[in-house]
Amino acid sequence: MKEKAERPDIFAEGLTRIYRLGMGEVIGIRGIDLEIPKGELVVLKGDSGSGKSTLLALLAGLDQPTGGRLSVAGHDLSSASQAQLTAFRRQVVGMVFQSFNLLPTLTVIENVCLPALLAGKPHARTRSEAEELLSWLGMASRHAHRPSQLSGGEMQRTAIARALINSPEIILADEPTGNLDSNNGEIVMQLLAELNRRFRRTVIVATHSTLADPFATVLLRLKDGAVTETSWIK
Ligand SMILES: Nc1ncnc2c1ncn2[C@@H]1O[C@H](COP(=O)(O)OP(=O)(O)OP(=O)(O)O)[C@@H](O)[C@H]1O
Repeated sequence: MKEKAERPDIFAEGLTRIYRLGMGEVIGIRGIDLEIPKGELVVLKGDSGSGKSTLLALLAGLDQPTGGRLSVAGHDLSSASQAQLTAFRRQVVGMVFQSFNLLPTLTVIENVCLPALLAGKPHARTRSEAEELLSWLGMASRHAHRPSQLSGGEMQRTAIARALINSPEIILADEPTGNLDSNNGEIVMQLLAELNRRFRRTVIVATHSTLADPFATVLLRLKDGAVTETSWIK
């Protein structure tokens, strides 16, 4: 077990999300306890329906628990108001999805700048930070392209730049390599690992793929909404 000198970046106690459907209910996750220190790269595994996306949505402040406590980067999400959750999503977490979720009518650089402009950051500074991020991601020559003019790997690198534009403390990725060939999937995982190691960001990747495994510092396995394995790797 690792020394946990710092306050955990992610703290969950009895974390539960039950979906109510008509008269019935479906358990998304049930009674999860978690303590993840800052700077880990967590790979979240589990069969389809085991609760990975549900847990990520809670960590991202996209959804709220129906039971238990959750604190992410010092923000108590169990009792947050909608306005607090919106601010949390803009400032504290960056999200990367399997389907990229880029806006098709905007160019690459406009997609990257959008979350910063929505958060009220000045235009010129946002633009130069977006250019810097896109250069780091090998996308310097693609600023003016629209998503339909990009390869899958380029779309995901644009989505990573967009996730980073507000300097989030935590990066959450739901099947980030799911729509990519193994070469591009490897590149995306290497970028997420570099963010983790060089910039000490906490990164959580939910995936069925084994591409993420070599980069994991923590492996969490879910089954039927509960954690069945927590392995600290380095
Ligand atoms: N909005 C919802 N309404 C009702 N039930 C839901 C909802 N979202 C998820 N569930 C249920 O919660 C459980 C966990 O789903 P979740 O999407 O978190 O699994 P997952 O591990 O991400 O699966 P996959 O690997 O297929 O993406 C499943 O039984 C699912 O049917």
